[in-house]
Amino acid sequence: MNSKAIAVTGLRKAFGEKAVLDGIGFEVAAGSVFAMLGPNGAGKTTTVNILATLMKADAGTVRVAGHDVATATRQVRAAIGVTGQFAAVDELLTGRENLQLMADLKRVSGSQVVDRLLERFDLVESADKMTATYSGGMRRKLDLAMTLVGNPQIIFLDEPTTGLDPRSRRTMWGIVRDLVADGTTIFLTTQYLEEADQLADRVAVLDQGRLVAQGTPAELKGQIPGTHVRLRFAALDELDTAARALPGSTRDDEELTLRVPSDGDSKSLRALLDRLDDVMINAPEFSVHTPDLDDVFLALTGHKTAEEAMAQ
Ligand SMILES: Nc1ncnc2c1ncn2[C@@H]1O[C@H](COP(=O)(O)OP(=O)(O)OP(=O)(O)O)[C@@H](O)[C@H]1O
Repeated sequence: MNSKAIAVTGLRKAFGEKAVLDGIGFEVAAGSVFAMLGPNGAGKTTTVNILATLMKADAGTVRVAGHDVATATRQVRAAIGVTGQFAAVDELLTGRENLQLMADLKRVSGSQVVDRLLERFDLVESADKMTATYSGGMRRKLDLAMTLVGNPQIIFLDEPTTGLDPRSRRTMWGIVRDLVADGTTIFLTTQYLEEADQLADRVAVLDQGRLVAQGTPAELKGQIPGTHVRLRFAALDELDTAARALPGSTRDDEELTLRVPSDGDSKSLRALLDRLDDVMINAPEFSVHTPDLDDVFLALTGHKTAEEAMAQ
């Protein structure tokens, strides 16, 4: 495989009159985590389905593991694993039987593979219980374990932690990090900004069928105004002097603070500190504030994420 695990250009898909994907393009480097971030109905599952050869695109090119999904379905399928929102777990089988079934389907021989996965996902104790008795978190783990049978190079995780409690979510994140450390490429979709921030090397924001932004989490945060330095002074005359020395800043006389717009990088911070030195002022408190992905989402799409709206 070349260094691009996934390459997509001009991808379009409509259901009837409704354009769900309106010409999107992106690339995913091998061995990295790419997060597609978007609210309910943005088109995330549709994208996963097309990339995983489960659905045909109307237009555009999609290459996965170096193969065109339209013409080399078999080769693409051999290279990928897919974990969806609706788990492939059979409730009437035990965890072990589900894994063994997957191993048989993928023609992976030996019960060792199954044992190792049960151990890795901390499912040994429940291995011989019917999965109908599993919690949501256990089921997700089993589903992901089933995806890993046969060591796929590229894994699609469609909203892997939706509905999970914070602890199970962190366990999932740990598993994703381990997979990437082993060289696996991960394409994940999420509605959770924190998840994208925590896991992804690159993030693409999908809104109403279009990618409204792409970049590293830090780049996305840097795209919107809002990074600033907050300085607190010991006395009003010092605040006065500093405010004069730093044009464009906003002062709060009660708090004795000054808010200075900044790129937040070392060069601009040094320049700011030099200005304070020039006028011989010391700020006992100094902090850099970077907007989070919630701010980015709001700025890019004009509306809040479902997660944020729910929290209000
Ligand atoms: N097979 C289908 N037939 C008709 N419309 C569909 C079909 N699949 C998806 N859609 C519509 O396409 C839009 C995008 O759906 P998709 O499932 O890709 O969104 P999503 O971003 O994954 O959202 P969610 O988080 O709710 O799963 C939705 O409006 C959905 O109703």
